[in-house]
Amino acid sequence: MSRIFLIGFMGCGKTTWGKKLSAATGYAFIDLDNALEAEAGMSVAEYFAAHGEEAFRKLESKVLKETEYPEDVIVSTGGGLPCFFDNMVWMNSHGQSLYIKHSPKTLADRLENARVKRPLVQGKSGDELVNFISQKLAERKMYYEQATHIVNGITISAEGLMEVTGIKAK
Ligand SMILES: Nc1ncnc2c1ncn2[C@@H]1O[C@H](COP(=O)(O)OP(=O)(O)O)[C@@H](O)[C@H]1O
Ligand SMILES: O=C(O)C1=C[C@@H](OP(=O)(O)O)[C@@H](O)[C@H](O)C1
Ligand SMILES: [Mg+2]
Repeated sequence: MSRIFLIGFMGCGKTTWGKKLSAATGYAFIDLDNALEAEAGMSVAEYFAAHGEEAFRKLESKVLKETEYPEDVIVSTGGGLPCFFDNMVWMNSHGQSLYIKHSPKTLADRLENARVKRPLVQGKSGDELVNFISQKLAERKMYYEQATHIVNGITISAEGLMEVTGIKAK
């Protein structure tokens, strides 16, 4: 049984690389934001607007721990998930976690075009967006750096992810 949890800031590529690694290995793929949306019956943005962040974090942790994971699976998490409750410890004791690391500037460039679905960065752009990311990343770093593996998001590849986690194509 191999379970790989991809973690890191919004825009680092957890969803994108989760799908690519799943395609390269034949492992199943689960995006926990999608699992939460299915459970809540609404989008992440709608859930934030209706219930607020505190309720979102509780549901997010419940979905992490109660999802029925296939035997071999790549799991993309939401960017804030490792930083609440005992989620980080839970992931490391139920599989391997892998932090996709990027600079605030790269994350901001990517998020400029992908803000709509992400309530925490909606309405921010330019320097305000870079500053927001720098500050949040500084707060979150201590959680992300508890990951089993840390990879550079710029030089990442499916082969590199397979090598570092030790998983093989099925
Ligand atoms: N290797 C890449 N190069 C450039 N842009 C990328 C790359 N990977 C993802 N993106 C873009 O960055 C944004 C966020 O990617 P996504 O996989 O949704 O990140 P996450 O799930 O970590 O928030 C998307 O708009 C996506 O198209
Ligand atoms: O960083 C965060 O707090 C969040 C990241 C999002 O997931 P992505 O990292 O996939 O954008 C989503 O869970 C929600 O908007 C909150
Ligand atoms: Mg995602």
